[in-house]
Amino acid sequence: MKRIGLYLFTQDCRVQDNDALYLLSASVDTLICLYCVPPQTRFDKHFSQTTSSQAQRGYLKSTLQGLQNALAQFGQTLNIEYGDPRVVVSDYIHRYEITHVGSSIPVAYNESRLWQWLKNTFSDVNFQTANNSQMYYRTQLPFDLTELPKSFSSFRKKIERDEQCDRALIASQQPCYHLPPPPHMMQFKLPQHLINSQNNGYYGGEDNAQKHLAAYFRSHAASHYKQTRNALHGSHFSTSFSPYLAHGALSPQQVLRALNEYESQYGSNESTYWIYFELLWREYFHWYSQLHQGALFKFTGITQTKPLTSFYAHLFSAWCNANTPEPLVNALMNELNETGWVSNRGRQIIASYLVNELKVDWRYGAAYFEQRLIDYDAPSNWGNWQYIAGVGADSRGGRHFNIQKQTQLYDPEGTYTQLWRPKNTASVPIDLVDHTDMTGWPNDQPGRLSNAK
Ligand SMILES: Cc1cc2nc3c(=O)[nH]c(=O)nc-3n(C[C@H](O)[C@H](O)[C@H](O)COP(=O)(O)OP(=O)(O)OC[C@H]3O[C@@H](n4cnc5c(N)ncnc54)[C@H](O)[C@@H]3O)c2cc1C
Repeated sequence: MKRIGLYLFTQDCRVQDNDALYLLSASVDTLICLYCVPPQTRFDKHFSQTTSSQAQRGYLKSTLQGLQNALAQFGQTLNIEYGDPRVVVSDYIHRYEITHVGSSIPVAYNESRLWQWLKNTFSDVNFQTANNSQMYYRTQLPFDLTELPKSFSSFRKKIERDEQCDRALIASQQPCYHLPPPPHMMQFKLPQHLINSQNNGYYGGEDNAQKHLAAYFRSHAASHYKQTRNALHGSHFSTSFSPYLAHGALSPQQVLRALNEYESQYGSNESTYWIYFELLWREYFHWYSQLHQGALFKFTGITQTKPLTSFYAHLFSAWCNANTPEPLVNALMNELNETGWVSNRGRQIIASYLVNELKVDWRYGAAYFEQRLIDYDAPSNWGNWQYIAGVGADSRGGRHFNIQKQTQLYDPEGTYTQLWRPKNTASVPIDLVDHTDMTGWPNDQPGRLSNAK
């Protein structure tokens, strides 16, 4: 019997260093490559009031085009389908008489549930996974996942003390030499809603990821990373690896390999180590998501504590529309809305502002980021929001950033605020915000605060 494989690309949009793709390729005679774009409707995701942004769609488009280019070099084609992944994958299994399905080990809650559902539904199909988006396999961890440390520091120390987790060991990479052909001619076609999407300064895809990785280390910025990483803008102040990592155009192992090579050539210091340190945060949140599953999206988080926040439509709308009384917050929100990316310090400031100053339920902020960020990664996003809201992995019970102090520290001349100042919005005093009429919510379209009475 002919073995027909279906590879489901998720957050691993690359051909090189893709263990799950190689595993499946070795087991089948022909191969179909699939990426499924879930349909976007308003109010369909968690607490979201919006749909995927133009910048986010544009970035996804370039990622998928990059994946298609990489696959084409091996005589393969990417099939892109728009729809509920359960329906799409089931349809492919029936239509092409699929015998084997492969994918990256699911890390986020919804992806895990999809995978489990497929396995339960198609018991006669062979399902295969491998680790494609994390640094470590579960069996490599120096503790059982149920004993994942409650704080990042203790997780990091355990990993760093363990010989099996040595970063020199996990950075090895296997090049791809061969992929089985598709069963018949297939055509690469972008879904309609992606065709007209514009990129806004950021381009995804495997080839761009490799070029960016090389350019970053060539710039020697890695030797100063710790001093510059908290900046709000500038060239190479942080690595900007996150959009590539989130879509899997780049693997954490590839980053570690480049980092190790850089250190062996130019020497290691606290800054080069700190890049690894930050990647460990990502790793931590990925295990955190696998352990806590649906609790990642709960108001009370993983600590079961209720934050003293609620949902105020107009405050939330002001925040989304970069129309709060704080110029720095507005500039950061404007950058997020325009480009889909904002620095780590910037994210901390706007998240803290929503939760601590506007007293809005953190989940609305997290859901808004989900629809805006070009580097959206469920574990990193919801894990960081929980951390700031005080319902996550922070023993200090949340983070409150003083906006004036942050402005003095990170934008003392107002250069960033000026650069990203939103056009056509006026700052509205907070007391006005608190007295707006919210009775029409959610049927009224969230408007700008300046229009509120
Ligand atoms: C409220 C909030 C939401 C966030 N949402 C996301 C998200 O959806 N996707 C995402 O990738 N990151 C998220 N982050 C983490 C962090 O802000 C970004 O990873 C970082 O800004 C990306 O820029 P960079 O690649 O230049 O990071 P660098 O500073 O160069 O760090 C290198 C890499 O380490 C990882 N990393 C760094 N900081 C963190 C962190 N705090 N948590 C997890 N991983 C980290 C990223 O993979 C990053 O690419 C969020 C942070 C906050 C405060």
